Amino acid sequence: MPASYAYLGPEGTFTEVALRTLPETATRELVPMVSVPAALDAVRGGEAEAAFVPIENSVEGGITTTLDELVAGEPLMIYREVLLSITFALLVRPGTKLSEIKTVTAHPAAQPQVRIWMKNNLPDVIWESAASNADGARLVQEGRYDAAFAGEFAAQKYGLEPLETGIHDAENAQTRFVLVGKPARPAAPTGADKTSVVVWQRDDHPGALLELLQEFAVRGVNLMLLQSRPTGEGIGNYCFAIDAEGHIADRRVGEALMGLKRRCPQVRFLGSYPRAEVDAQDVRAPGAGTSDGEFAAASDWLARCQDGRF
Ligand SMILES: O=C(O)C(=O)Cc1ccccc1
Repeated sequence: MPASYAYLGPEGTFTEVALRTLPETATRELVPMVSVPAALDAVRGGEAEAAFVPIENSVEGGITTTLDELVAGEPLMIYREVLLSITFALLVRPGTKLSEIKTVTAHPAAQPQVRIWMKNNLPDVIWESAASNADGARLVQEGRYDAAFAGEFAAQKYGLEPLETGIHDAENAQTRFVLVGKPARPAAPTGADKTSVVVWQRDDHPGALLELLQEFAVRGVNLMLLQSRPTGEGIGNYCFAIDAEGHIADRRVGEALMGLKRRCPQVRFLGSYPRAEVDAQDVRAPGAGTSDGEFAAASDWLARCQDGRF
């Protein structure tokens, strides 16, 4: 297996900064790709061991290209997640003044994070989307646009200067990135893990979503993300991406997933991996009847009843 990680490039993306926080990158070749699908296809095609891509931000929610890629096509699995706090710099070619900026570019996920700042400081500029924030910086270097929102660290790489730094409409804006590889045995539980799945509903009926959610609720599994995505099969047809607290090796999570599997025509397991938040811990305390020990004790009791040994 090639020891390389593909990531959303070019060099100088927030994705690259987040990726370099993983200790194993010291021994991997990091290969910038032009898009999220290209990075994931490098894994599917066996050219890269894993791909590192943005998946969610705290301002606007899911990065739909990434979710849609994980929902469809050859199955992939999330191995790790990384959270990065994000503020933007407005990068320009040296000497450009704020009043001279007519066009600005960045990744589409950047726009909701700088909208208010733009309204107040660049009310009449034209926004164009770039493949990534660093790609936007590269396009400014080439003279295609006047300015780019990107990480301040991208300025030097593309011969630009930051006209303004620390731009963020929302305090504590964070982006979540995931390391994705081919399906494999998930890493052992750490005690603060997350499990990602995508579920498709059997049919359209009242309470259908509630039935899915109950599989988690009755087993005391806290949910961390619920996002509907169109299946592409007509208006009203959705699948749901769900992140749940816990590991597939935890009894309560395993049983919730089995409940989904019994109810739904398709369930795609996307992985169990350590949660990136500092001080992450499960919301549900032991003693609520949902720990592995309590599940095991209940199974023993059932077996004894079935055996007439109660
Ligand atoms: O990594 C980047 O630079 C990207 O283009 C993705 C992105 C977009 C918005 C915030 C963080 C990461």
